[in-house]
This record gives sequence, structure tokens and C-alpha cells, in this order.
Amino acid sequence: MHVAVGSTNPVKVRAVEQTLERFQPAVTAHAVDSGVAEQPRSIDETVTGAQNRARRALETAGGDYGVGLEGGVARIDGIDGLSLIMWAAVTDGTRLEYGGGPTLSLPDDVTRRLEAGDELGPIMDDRHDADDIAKGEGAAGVLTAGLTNRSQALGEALAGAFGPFVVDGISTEHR
Ligand SMILES: O=P(O)(O)OP(=O)(O)OP(=O)(O)OC[C@H]1O[C@@H](n2cnc3c(O)ncnc32)[C@H](O)[C@@H]1O
Ligand SMILES: [Mg+2]
Repeated sequence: MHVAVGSTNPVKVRAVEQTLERFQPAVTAHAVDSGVAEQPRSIDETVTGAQNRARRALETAGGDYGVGLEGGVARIDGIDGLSLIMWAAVTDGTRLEYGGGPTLSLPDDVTRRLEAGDELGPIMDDRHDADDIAKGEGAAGVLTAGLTNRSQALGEALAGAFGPFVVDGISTEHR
């Protein structure tokens, strides 16, 4: 089974390898355009980014499945400030399925900086005097003291999006 991922961020590739380990897939990484802003700011924009990445990865690489993973921030009813969200999309070239990852309420100072126009990755690096948090444990790791991390969180989104293909037995019919 060949799974083409629409990103070269190692955290996203790892999320796919870990979540789909059972199938021992060949996972390839492709720098595709998400078609949305570098920092998506709504559920709609985040889902669209995931969908574009999945479709474009499969178009670029071929293979059995295209996977798109996208991070974003959004306002959630009932919660003050902005929250970190993440969505996955999977396509086999015909069908598209979606899954959401965990939602994490962001601290006030992070929300303020996002509202001023900054992106979450650089904000987290600056706040924690670190480099490339978005390519490692992620905000999901930092904000939970490691109870989860970005790969694991993205993996949960992917499980939701990939599951329907497995349930319907499609994956075993592919190469
Ligand atoms: O190379 P790509 O696939 O684009 O990887 P990315 O880390 O930029 O991931 P996204 O575009 O999906 O994320 C959109 C923005 O949100 C940031 N972001 C999302 N999740 C994050 C996390 O867990 N920790 C830090 N930054 C995060 C990220 O750095 C981007 O600025
Ligand atoms: Mg990005």
C-alpha cells in the first residue's frame, strides 16, 4: 500500500506511519500547495487545506491513497479565545473522507498574538525559546506537558479519515 502525504513536515509523515503501521505502508512525502493561508483561521479553511493536500498528493505521486493533514486555529462556541484544531482528509482518487483531531484551547497570550496576525508555529517557538516546535512535539505537546504531541494528535484525525476505507475493505484490495 502506497500512501502519499501532502506535506514534508516530519511530524505529519510520522503521524501517518504510526497510525497506519498495521498495513506497513510505503509512505511518501510531497510538498504540495494547501490552497489556503499558511495559518488557517476557521474549521472550514482547515478542512479545505486538508482536502487540497490529500488530492494534490495523490495527483503528484500516484499511489493508493492521498493524505492531507492541516493545522488551524478557530473560535469554538462556549470557549474564550482561539483554539488549535487539526483535520485530516484521505482520498483514493474517488472518495474523500475526513477526520478531526483534538481541539486545544490556546492561552490568552497566544490568542492575542494570533489575532495580531502572527502564525502559531513562530509564536510557540518564541514563547518557549525553541526552534521548530511545529516539527516536533508541537503546540499539542507543549500545552499538555507531553500528555499528547502533534504526531499523536494528527494521527487521531487520520484514524477518523482513514477508518472508513478500512471498514469497507478497500485497503486490502489495493496493491
Ligand atoms: O509543512 P506543512 O505541512 O505546511 O507543516 P506546518 O507545520 O506548517 O503545518 P500546517 O501548515 O498544517 O499548520 C498551519 C500553521 O499552524 C501552525 N501549527 C499547527 N499546529 C501546530 C502545532 O502543534 N505546534 C506549532 N505550530 C502549529 C504551523 O506552524 C503553521 O503556522
Ligand atoms: Mg504550513
